[in-house]
Amino acid sequence: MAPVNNIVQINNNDHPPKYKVTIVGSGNWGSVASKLIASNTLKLSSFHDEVKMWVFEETLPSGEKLTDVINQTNENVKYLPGIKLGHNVVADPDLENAVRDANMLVFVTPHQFMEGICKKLIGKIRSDAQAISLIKGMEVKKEGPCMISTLISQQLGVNCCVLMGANIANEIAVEKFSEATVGFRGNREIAENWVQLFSTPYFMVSACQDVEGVELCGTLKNIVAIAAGFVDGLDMGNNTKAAIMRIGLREMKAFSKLLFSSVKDSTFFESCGVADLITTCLGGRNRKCAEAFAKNGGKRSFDELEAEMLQGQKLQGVSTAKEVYEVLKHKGWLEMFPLFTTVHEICTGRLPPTAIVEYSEHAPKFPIAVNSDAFQ
Ligand SMILES: NC(=O)c1ccc[n+]([C@@H]2O[C@H](COP(=O)([O-])OP(=O)(O)OC[C@H]3O[C@@H](n4cnc5c(N)ncnc54)[C@H](O)[C@@H]3O)[C@@H](O)[C@H]2O)c1
Ligand SMILES: O=P(O)(O)OC[C@H](O)CO
Repeated sequence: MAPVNNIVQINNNDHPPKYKVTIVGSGNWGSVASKLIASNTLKLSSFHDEVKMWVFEETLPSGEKLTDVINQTNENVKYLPGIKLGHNVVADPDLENAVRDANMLVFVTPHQFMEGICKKLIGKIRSDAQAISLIKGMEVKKEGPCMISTLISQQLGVNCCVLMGANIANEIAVEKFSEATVGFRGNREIAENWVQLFSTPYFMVSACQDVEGVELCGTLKNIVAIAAGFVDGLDMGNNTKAAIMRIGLREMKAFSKLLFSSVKDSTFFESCGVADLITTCLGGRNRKCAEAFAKNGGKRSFDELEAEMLQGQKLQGVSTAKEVYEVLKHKGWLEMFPLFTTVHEICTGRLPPTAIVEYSEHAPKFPIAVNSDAFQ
């Protein structure tokens, strides 16, 4: 494979230059990403075999450090038990050390930790590094919403693509077929390099020149998954759930286009769009915890349910609903997005879970009739 512009690769005189990959994050999806990447770096001559994986260090009930156990057993026993990551994956609890030599950085942590991680990495990464974010979420700042890839680009001064898709990590871990979408702007060659690094016969990746659209799909579907979980918890059946998914997709598209007029309709038909929405609403963690929340009539908090049901894994939908609500409120768009608005109001206890399908002055009025091009 030809070297990509802007990346000065580690070189010596005897061998062609190679890319060096570090994964920042080692949760459920981070571990599966390591497995995918590590299988490819062994096969592709343009990459160094070794893949570093930064681990947010923790002590296991056995008293051992998670990093030590990963390096001894080649398994992330906490976040992806039973799956070998590949002997060329090296876990490192030292963030600076983990990124020092890498010119391909893969970011895959729960979104709420990324601002702190970026601050620690300022001035610590190679000047020729490229980045990709697998993180589904956004930040809301005083100046307005900020996508995680933008946060990474701005804070670290790197180009940042995204990879999103219908990707429940545990299914990919056991090599069940799925697809994913790399979102990029500008240089297609860089995107193709990421596609090559992730693609396997059971993980089919394609590139799409719409970084904002791809990332917003991955981010916003988590709010719809919470709504789908409420419907499941209320035993409302498949028709209701399909209605929620349709209305949710419509709000995802409208919100994305109002934020970024460049977002393409076709992006919603990629794996990152409708396919991810479906899989998350059927089998994701957001759905599962929201189902339990509704079954308990909203009396047990999401924090409590997350800790009990996910054992250290993190939900993204509840905080994303809050972040999107802040944007909607600030822009005066609350009434245009009844599903997004209602999910947040249920999560915060202002409305009961049943409000997800009730017609009242506070709850969704479906189907919504909004006079905006974004809804066309
Ligand atoms: N799991 C999936 O099926 C899946 C699939 C596609 C995308 N994603 C997205 O990937 C991103 C990462 O998800 P995941 O499933 O790998 O993680 P996860 O939900 O398993 O999260 C736990 C991770 O957070 C780390 N962590 C805890 N406290 C931390 C702190 N203070 N600072 C830094 N890290 C801390 C833990 O060590 C662990 O690695 C999310 O945005 C998620 O939406 C997940
Ligand atoms: O388990 P969830 O709800 O975080 O969703 C996981 C992935 O995003 C599905 O693509």
